[in-house]
Amino acid sequence: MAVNEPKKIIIDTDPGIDDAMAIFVALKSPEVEVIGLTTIYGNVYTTLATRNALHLLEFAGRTDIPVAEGSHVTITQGTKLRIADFVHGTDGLGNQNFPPPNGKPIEQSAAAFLVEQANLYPGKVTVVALGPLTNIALAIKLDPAFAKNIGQIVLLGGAFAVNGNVNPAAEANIFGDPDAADMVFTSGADVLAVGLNVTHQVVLTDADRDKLTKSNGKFAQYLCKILDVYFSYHHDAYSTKGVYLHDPTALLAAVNPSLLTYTEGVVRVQTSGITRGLTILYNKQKRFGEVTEWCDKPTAKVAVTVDAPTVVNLVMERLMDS
Ligand SMILES: O=c1[nH]c(=O)c2ncn([C@@H]3O[C@H](CO)[C@@H](O)[C@H]3O)c2[nH]1
Repeated sequence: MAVNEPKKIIIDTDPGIDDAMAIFVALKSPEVEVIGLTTIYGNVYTTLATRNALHLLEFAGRTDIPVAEGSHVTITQGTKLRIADFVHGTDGLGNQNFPPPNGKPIEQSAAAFLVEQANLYPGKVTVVALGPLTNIALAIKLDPAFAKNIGQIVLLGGAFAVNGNVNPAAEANIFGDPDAADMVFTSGADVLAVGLNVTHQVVLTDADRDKLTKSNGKFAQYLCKILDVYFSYHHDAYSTKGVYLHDPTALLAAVNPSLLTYTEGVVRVQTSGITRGLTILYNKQKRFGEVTEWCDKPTAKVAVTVDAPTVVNLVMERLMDS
């Protein structure tokens, strides 16, 4: 890669208030070039995720970026989806009832678009996955070379040795499609997981929100309108006076990996039972005397620490930039 050539990223997203923040931060990050958005259910159903993705790009004046619609069902074709609209509002964007976008998604499915771009720029595209991992798993199924051709998959997902946010076992994006997540983690692709163990340290406070309100940045102004619902959810659910910056942290891990530290090991996902969605990392500290479900599987990187003040500052700076 030539010096200073921006990293090509595709954001797989279910917007979502913190998704909107991550998308705006990406658009304001000269280190990366957003070459597409792909959509998925999670915070809202896929159809609404697509509408919101188009709307966010129109607001940003970036209708040059294609949106490819993703799966409406889980990788096992399950249609009973868990939708977290209680976190983001029924419209996914803070109950603002924005007008419908003018644009349309491209004809290609999200998985086909991911495969095409990975083949076009082998080893050069980073997928930043901010929702359940169905589209990424479908791309792996569609093209056995996808895991090798994709540069990196940076995903917001998992709760490594801490409680989840759906229940004590599971984080929402992994819980949304645990079978897809297990496929992605064991695919052999360069996977970097940013989980709740890290993102629960990255808090945007009331004081930060006041600064956003006072700034002239158009993204800051937009976000202040939609953030209320996200703040009240956090206040009720966690008794915090601030919100977790899950998706922006994962995005910034793709922009500047040195903001976090990582460990590496085999990650498996529980796909059934009361711990469905649990992510278990084998840290290689013990040689087990028997064959386990972690044996002979490719490894993934898992974030363990984060420079939270710098992440929050970067998010603020980029959103306030007008
Ligand atoms: O079901 C959810 N419960 C939450 O508390 C919550 N907080 C944020 N989110 C979204 O899911 C991912 C974090 O688990 C992020 O991508 C948020 O958009 C949540 N989803």
